[in-house]
Amino acid sequence: MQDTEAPGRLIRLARANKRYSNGTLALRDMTLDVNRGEFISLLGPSGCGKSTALRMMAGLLEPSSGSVEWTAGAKGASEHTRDVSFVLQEPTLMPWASIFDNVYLPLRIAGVSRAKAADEVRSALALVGLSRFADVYPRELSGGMKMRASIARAMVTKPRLLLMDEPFAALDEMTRAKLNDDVLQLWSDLGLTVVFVTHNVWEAVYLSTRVVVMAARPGRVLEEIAIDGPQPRQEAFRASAGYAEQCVRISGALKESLVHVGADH
Ligand SMILES: Nc1ncnc2c1ncn2[C@@H]1O[C@H](COP(=O)(O)OP(=O)(O)OP(=O)(O)O)[C@@H](O)[C@H]1O
Repeated sequence: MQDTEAPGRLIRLARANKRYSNGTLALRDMTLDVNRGEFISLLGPSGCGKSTALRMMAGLLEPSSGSVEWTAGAKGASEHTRDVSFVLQEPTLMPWASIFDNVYLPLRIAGVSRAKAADEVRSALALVGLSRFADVYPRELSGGMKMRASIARAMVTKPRLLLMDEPFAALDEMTRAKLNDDVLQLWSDLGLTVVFVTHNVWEAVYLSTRVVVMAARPGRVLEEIAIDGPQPRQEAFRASAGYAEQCVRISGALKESLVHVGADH
């Protein structure tokens, strides 16, 4: 669909509903514009449709009604799937393959030869600080390093939109804080657009330009909150009064989301 009114917009969910075949209304009337260069977090309790929304943005799931539209450029809508990469909570690396071959996978699937892909794979590994680990196997890496490899695999196709579904939930706090900073660095260096799913208020406020607070049963958007903080983020932001105030405000919105549980799912 051609769209000249909003050149900054990358993707729009317009009154998107998703009812699964078992009758669960996973998402009700979700309207959300994702603009180029934003870092948006979807924050909410279990079952509020965060992953469903992400999968719809990735083109992996069709809405039951409403729409998911890419702002048209030179490409057709179906070609946009190449512009999207997904990072999941589990790094899902192939244990029998080297880190190089794991990161090469999306290019292999796209039909690029190993030799031709080598420079791209090495650049992606360099982006996440894993240049020295190309030849090792996943079992030799820590949890944080496996997640870095997973991010490198997502970045090797040079996506415009990076979708991250609770990527750091299983990591310890120190590793999580470090990876938060590294993702922010990638985001600003590469001019990426990121949609990030988390349960964690502090993580959402630290990372995001905008937080979308969602509620469950049925999954829906309760509130969108723009985050006010320095760019680039610095460790000092985590200790600032402004950060704490925004965390308190969003925690309050999240508590509301637990109160207003609907019955029509
Ligand atoms: N394939 C499916 N078939 C039926 N119901 C599903 C399916 N996938 C998700 N659901 C249900 O839809 C609702 C939303 O699920 P979704 O995974 O999108 O939520 P979420 O916010 O990502 O949850 P979590 O934080 O626990 O991952 C939940 O009630 C879930 O049980």
